[in-house]
Amino acid sequence: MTARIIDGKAAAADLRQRVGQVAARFRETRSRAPGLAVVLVGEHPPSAAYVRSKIKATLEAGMESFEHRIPAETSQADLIGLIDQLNADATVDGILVQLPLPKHVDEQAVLTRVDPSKDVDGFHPVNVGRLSIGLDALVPCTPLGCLKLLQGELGDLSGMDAVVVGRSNIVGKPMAQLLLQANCTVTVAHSRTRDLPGVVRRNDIVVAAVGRPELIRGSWLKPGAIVIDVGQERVEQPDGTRKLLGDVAYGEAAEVAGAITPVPGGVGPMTIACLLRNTVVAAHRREGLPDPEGL
Ligand SMILES: Nc1nc2c(c(=O)[nH]1)N[C@@H](CN(C=O)c1ccc(C(=O)N[C@@H](CCC(=O)O)C(=O)O)cc1)CN2
Ligand SMILES: [Mg+2]
Repeated sequence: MTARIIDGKAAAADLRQRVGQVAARFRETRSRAPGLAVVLVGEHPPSAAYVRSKIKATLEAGMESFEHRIPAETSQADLIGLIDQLNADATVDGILVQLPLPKHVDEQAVLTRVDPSKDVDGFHPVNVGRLSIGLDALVPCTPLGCLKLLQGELGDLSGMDAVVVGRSNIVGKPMAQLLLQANCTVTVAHSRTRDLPGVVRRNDIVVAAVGRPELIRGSWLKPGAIVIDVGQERVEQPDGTRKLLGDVAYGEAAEVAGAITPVPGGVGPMTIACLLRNTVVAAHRREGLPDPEGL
């Protein structure tokens, strides 16, 4: 079997275009654009690149972007002061604090300070709790993007067996919640799971989010499984070049899976598209408007 390649770039372009249409209607009726504030602390080069992409995508969708680049040495108190300022700013519908934060900053203290109605990353405990009990919530962008790719491939996920490999707060745990709400039977596997290959092999859907390059082998997969690879790590190759690798051994997996996301060009572009989606949804909710349809 040769797997279908799930084109995350195309799915993201489609979602971004639909967000752009919704943002245009919002601008007409509210006489302002939905606004997203992005906070980047320090100069971590990959983070700076992601923030650049987010700002570009925000502007391309017809939304307003507020950029806050602050030095790595900024104190936690000053960072929280900035969050308070953005919480109080009526032109800001979404606030995003790019992770990771410098070591001297307590990440939870900062994320918990963001007004839950502006928490477009879905990291605030209020949104985490709302997601877990099935209320409207702002949902973390990467797992939301994975769900959209799965639904695009499979339609209804009801009754499917799904394993999430990885239990991080920003991907693994919310991914498991989303799959549960889509009526999958969900297993969350992690570094202490016994017989990980056996667990993976029992599942129709595999979401790999462990951050260990090529951990998941083709031989572990159920033939025809749908594989979503969240991993991205630059790994030095024998010839000295650096290659971006996912958590799944792609070449092997593509011979067994029914469909698979590539790295790059799979989940990553959907993360940014879902951020725009969450921003326009937050703007509607904050204005007391019904959620936009079709996003
Ligand atoms: N506040 C947040 N911080 C972080 C998040 C997040 O969702 N919110 N996620 C990651 C980083 N991230 C977005 O912030 C992100 C990572 C990767 C991509 C992406 O499109 N990757 C490309 C490949 C890029 C490359 O070549 O290096 C792809 O997969 O095609 C987008 C967003 C951690 N921090
Ligand atoms: Mg983990």
